[in-house]
Amino acid sequence: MSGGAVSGAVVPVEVAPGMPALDVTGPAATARVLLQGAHVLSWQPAGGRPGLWLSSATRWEPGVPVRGGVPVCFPWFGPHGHDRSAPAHGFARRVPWSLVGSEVDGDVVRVVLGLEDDEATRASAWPHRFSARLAVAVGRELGLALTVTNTDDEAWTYEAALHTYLRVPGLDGTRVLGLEDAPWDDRVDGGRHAPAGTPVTFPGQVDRTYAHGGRTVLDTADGTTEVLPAGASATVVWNPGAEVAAGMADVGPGEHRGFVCVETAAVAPDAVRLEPGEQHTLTVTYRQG
Ligand SMILES: O=P(O)(O)OC[C@H]1O[C@@H](O)[C@H](O)[C@@H](O)[C@@H]1O
Repeated sequence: MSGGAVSGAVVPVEVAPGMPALDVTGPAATARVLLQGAHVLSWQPAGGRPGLWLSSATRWEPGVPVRGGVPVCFPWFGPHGHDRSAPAHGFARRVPWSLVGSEVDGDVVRVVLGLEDDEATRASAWPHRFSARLAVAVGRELGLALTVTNTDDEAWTYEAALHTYLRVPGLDGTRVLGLEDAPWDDRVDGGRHAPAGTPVTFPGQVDRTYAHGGRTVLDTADGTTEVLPAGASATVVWNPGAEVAAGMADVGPGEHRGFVCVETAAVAPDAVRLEPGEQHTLTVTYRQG
């Protein structure tokens, strides 16, 4: 793997002032990855559909999370467990990552981004020493692998999620399959639910954490997307619905109908505990059909 950008296949661009990104072009797909948050903004396989949704109203400002693409939630998910002033979904999506290397491997272009603890993260609600790597494999399939290593001298736990906004042609008829046998925690009604036995549909706000770290399939009017995780304990399914979306400044009018988040997660009660020197990888692959 080259220590920088592979000539021609990985081209530095600026999405907005102070917001550098990498345009990745391979024989089988194109993608754009923002350095802030190691945030994949787009992916489209050759002959396929744009796989990811990106809000037209996102604020391109350093330190502000992007609405759409694949936010990397780390080292906690949702609100912090006890520090209510800590930013939702952790600090990783708000800070610049660095390009560790890239390579062309057959028809896949792989880019690896890295983040280490620094003074600011050590002063945060999660003060531990760590090293994180996000490997992005851009091909006919999109592969993401978040590897976190404990570089501290004591054990710690973390949560993580690959919070993917999958593009859909509309919410009517859109379903997520594969969660029929999984119980879930519901953030809309606050309840714990028994398995529904039916696919997930989107008649309104949906915000659920399913106890299922395996395969799911997003089924829409213009095709399917298989979601193939490894190292996960949960799948979060989220769409804000019309009312909540209308109050979100970074979602354009009606645009909530253009995505469903199917998030590959390792979250409480199955947060990952690492001893010094240990590492864990959370992986997901997306395959269009
Ligand atoms: O607005 P944020 O911080 O990007 O979070 C968006 C959503 O992310 C989802 O993962 C959560 O389940 C939702 O509760 C949350 O609203």
